[in-house]
Amino acid sequence: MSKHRKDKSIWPSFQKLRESTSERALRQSAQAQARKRSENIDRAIEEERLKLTAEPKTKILLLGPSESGKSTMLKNFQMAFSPTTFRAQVDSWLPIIYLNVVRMLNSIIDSLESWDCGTDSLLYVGDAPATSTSTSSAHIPTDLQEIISRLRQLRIIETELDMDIYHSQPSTAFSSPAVTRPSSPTFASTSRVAVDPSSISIRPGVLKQRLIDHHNADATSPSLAFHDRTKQFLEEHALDMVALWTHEWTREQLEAREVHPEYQSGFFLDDISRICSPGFRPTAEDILRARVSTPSAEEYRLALEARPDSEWIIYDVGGGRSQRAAWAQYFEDVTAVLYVASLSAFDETLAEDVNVNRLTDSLLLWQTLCSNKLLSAVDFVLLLNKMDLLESKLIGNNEKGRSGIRFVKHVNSFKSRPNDLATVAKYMQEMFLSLHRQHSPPSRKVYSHLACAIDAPRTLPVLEASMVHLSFLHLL
Ligand SMILES: Nc1nc2c(ncn2[C@@H]2O[C@H](COP(=O)(O)OP(=O)(O)OP(=O)(O)O)[C@@H](O)[C@H]2O)c(=O)[nH]1
Ligand SMILES: [Mg+2]
Repeated sequence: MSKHRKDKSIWPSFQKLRESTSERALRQSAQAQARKRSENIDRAIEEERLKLTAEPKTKILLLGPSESGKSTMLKNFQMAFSPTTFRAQVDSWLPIIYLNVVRMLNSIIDSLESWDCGTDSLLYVGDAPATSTSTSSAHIPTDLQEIISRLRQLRIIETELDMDIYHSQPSTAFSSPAVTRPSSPTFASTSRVAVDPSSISIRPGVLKQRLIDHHNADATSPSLAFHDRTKQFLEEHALDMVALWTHEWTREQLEAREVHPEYQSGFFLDDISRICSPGFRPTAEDILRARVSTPSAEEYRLALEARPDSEWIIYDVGGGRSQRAAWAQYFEDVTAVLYVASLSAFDETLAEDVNVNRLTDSLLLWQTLCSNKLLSAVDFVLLLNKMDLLESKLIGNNEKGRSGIRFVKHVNSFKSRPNDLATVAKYMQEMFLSLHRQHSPPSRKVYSHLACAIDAPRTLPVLEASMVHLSFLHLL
């Protein structure tokens, strides 16, 4: 065997062994780089492995019908467990609160003017309200007409605010922005019909983007100039707006038609003077009361300030009927479902279908979730929200001579039980729990709380109790 052939069988080949100094340097450098790459890959694999074996993220789903208070519960979570972020977002709520005010005032003007023309029937949606000669074709008194004419500009402001909010670019959207603009915002002439003149549509992630814009905006940006114009108009016309809302004639007409803006989402008309005063900044309660409908499911990553290494993922979904089919894609790896139901929905009908009672819809939705196979291993927390509105409805208003609404008129099975807050709330709670017993898997636990999500101090213990039930209080 020749030396050459023998050498060829050696690995690495002898040519490599006889490399020049510069070749050796190149080879060593290449080897070092390869080693580094390999180490990086190993490290990445190890990090990934650690991530997968680490404590799973807490994933909470907020479910329930539209306007039950899911997003308001989310705000409570942010306020309680991530307060710095919550405080940083305060100013981004300002245009939304303005729009809640302006849209509701425009709805009142539209309603008064259509009643003035005797076109009541245009506003009658769903259950026909009692009409009487006193309510048809009632002419607006001259002083109120003058107020209304000074407030004509509110129509343009509403459109500008709406466009400004709607056209903000989403920053952290992860789902398609399936947005529906609100249908014509007129008041229904009975409180039982759930037309929501203050409902505002928004694209996913818009609020976060507004916050970033707010910090980055230079003083000459068109949006800021527009907001200054809006603010100026609202400040200059605050007295007219208050006068429109408190005018005896306005109140009489609304009362005669059983229209109760105070039960509507995003009601700020009793706070116009404060909101439209110079230097106004939204309070925590204002933010909780502001209304924006959730366009589609949105993911919020809540970094707990008390535990910087832990994070909750909360999904806030839109509760409209057409939005519910999309919920199922978030049902995997869920830690807990928080179902939010409105206690004040018993005398309201759906915006999408005025023939469907909102409480019935909420019970059916709850039943569907209880029997959903994908959620069979998940425990539920049932949050029966809007206690304050339920109480107002049951009590009525002595000053206006309005008696309370009798629950039995809407839920026959209630029979002759006392029409008070405790009895009615407990009865509704039992309606939900009984469906759970019939339709949930036997192993499921359900914890139920009465809640009032616009009242942060009263909501905090409810959230904490829910966390205790779900055994992740240690994360707080
Ligand atoms: N009075 C009162 N209002 C509440 C309560 N909880 C929520 N709201 C108001 O009800 C309105 C609707 O609440 P949201 O949290 O937007 O409802 P949602 O369930 O997220 O509705 P969608 O996004 O349409 O599914 C808002 O204006 C809230 O401020 C409550 O306990 N009492
Ligand atoms: Mg919402």
